[in-house]
Amino acid sequence: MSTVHKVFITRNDMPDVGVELLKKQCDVRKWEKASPIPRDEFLKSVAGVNGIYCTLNDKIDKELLDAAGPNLKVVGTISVGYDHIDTAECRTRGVRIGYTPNVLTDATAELTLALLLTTSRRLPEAQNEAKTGGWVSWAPTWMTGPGLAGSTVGIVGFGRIGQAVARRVRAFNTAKILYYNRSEKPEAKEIGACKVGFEELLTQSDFVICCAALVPETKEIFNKSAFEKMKPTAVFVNTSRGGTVDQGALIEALQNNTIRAAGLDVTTPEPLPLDNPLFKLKNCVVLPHIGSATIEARNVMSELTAKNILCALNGSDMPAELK
Ligand SMILES: O=CC(=O)O
Repeated sequence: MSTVHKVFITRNDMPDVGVELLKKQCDVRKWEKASPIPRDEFLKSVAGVNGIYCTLNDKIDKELLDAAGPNLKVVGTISVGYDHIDTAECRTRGVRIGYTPNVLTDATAELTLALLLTTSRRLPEAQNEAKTGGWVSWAPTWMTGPGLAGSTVGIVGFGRIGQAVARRVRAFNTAKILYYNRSEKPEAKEIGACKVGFEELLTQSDFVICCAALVPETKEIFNKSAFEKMKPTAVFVNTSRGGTVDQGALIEALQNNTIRAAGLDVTTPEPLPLDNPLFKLKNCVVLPHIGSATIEARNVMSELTAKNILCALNGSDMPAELK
């Protein structure tokens, strides 16, 4: 008789579609409270499981893998980013990793454009003025910000999401799209994007967008020196990971007008404490990490996560395995 695989899910609010798929074949347990699972509960809950269905908030490190034990076959994260997973440790133990590339590219690119325009055209500030009596009359220089048409946009990290952002940005009649990436991307030609060095991108761009995965080479790549190289009129947007930015340096750059403004969907830490200076700055828009948060993307992400886990448990090819 074949044994039923045990899978632990770290949240009680994962989209139903993936959870139902898993339930058909596995013994599914989940964290039942509305709040995120505390670390000590997470360590206890994974003992003896075969699969873990987690989010980007759940650290999968040596300690957690030890707590799960030798029956663990797969970790499926409902995210494209995997900087929360100790991939080397998983590999050593033969634990396969599933993630969700491709299916959230459009959603994240859409949010990146929304955040860019929200920041550059000062939408939160403008709405606040309208609601609180600051809207006295139409005024020629009031609430102005830089336009995308005719501008140079620099994209750091030119993978799936960076390219999807570039394709959308192009529709705004930008003059130039620059990208910085470890390797040359063949897609760039058709998109009309030009590969440059990091420094050149910083000095030339009116808008600097970070779409790079967080790896050792990109950790705090946006530091004091990077912000100082940017134009004083530059708008910086980050929809990748907070860890790509030296946040103290960014706060200073915004306070001193070293750059014009920043739009952040990701911060360090997350959630960002309410007393963080970024929340007090008029030239900063902070969103709560909602890049992939379309209804469609989240449903497909949950289905893909479940399929990744099921395939690994059945010893077959996973639709999206991190190699
Ligand atoms: O940030 C979101 C993701 O990695 O999916």
